[in-house]
Amino acid sequence: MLKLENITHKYQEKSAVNDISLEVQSGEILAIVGESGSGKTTLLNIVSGNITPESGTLSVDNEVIDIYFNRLIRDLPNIKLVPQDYRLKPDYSIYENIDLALTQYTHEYRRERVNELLVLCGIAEIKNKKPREVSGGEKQRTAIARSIAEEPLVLLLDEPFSNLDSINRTHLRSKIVEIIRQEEIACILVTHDLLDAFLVADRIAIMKKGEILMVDTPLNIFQETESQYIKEFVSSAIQPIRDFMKGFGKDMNFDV
Ligand SMILES: Nc1ncnc2c1ncn2[C@@H]1O[C@H](COP(=O)(O)OP(=O)(O)OP(=O)(O)O)[C@@H](O)[C@H]1O
Repeated sequence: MLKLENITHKYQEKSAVNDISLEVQSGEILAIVGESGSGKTTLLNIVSGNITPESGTLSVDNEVIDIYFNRLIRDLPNIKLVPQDYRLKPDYSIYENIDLALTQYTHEYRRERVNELLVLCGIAEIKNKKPREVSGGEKQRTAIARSIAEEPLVLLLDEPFSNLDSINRTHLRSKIVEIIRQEEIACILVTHDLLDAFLVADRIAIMKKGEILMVDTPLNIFQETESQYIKEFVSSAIQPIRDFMKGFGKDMNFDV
């Protein structure tokens, strides 16, 4: 389980993340949404170790992680970030890109784990291709496979659906859920798309001006009646969600 307590960060005296506390269980997906500049990326960078916050604590499975240590390699144990641009090695195959994450293990274990990840992430058929020869969704799934190779306890996904067409998007959504459940990872996913958040997340956190306004299940978020800001914020996604669910023969009636 990932736990953030009272995380605060400022850029030149300007508050970007203000006293945020959150918990994400193993096997759970928490989507963070919010308007541009609300602090989503800053929060993700703090949890991944790329930004040292001003204050607050971060723990994984009840063990406090030292996020204040001035390290050369900004990589926290057990926490992996999948960057928006995938950062795959262009001259290596999909198989080799994943295998690179496991160089300190035995050949036998590497082969076994990479093959398991290729199947789990739905990329076994393209294992011999180079990143330039595969789709954006396949690149994203390769980047996820590489990030979870060493069985981290926490996975951070930064806008995983951006630049994907609707078929790749739909496939990736279900794959992410399958991967997170099977590997029992606590997952934070940042997205600007509320339809993706609604369909993939167990809970959604809405950020505004560095603070979390509400954390709840997607249905409760979309049925929120007290906060005018949240009602307006989610309103644009209600029709796309209805349309999407109708495609599966389900009527979504939000009381908003
Ligand atoms: N390196 C930086 N230096 C100074 N201010 C920054 C820096 N990075 C972000 N900020 C500011 O901090 C606040 C939060 O930014 P952040 O990028 O975390 O928001 P965001 O929700 O991820 O936005 P977006 O959806 O546009 O990516 C904003 O006011 C932003 O202008």
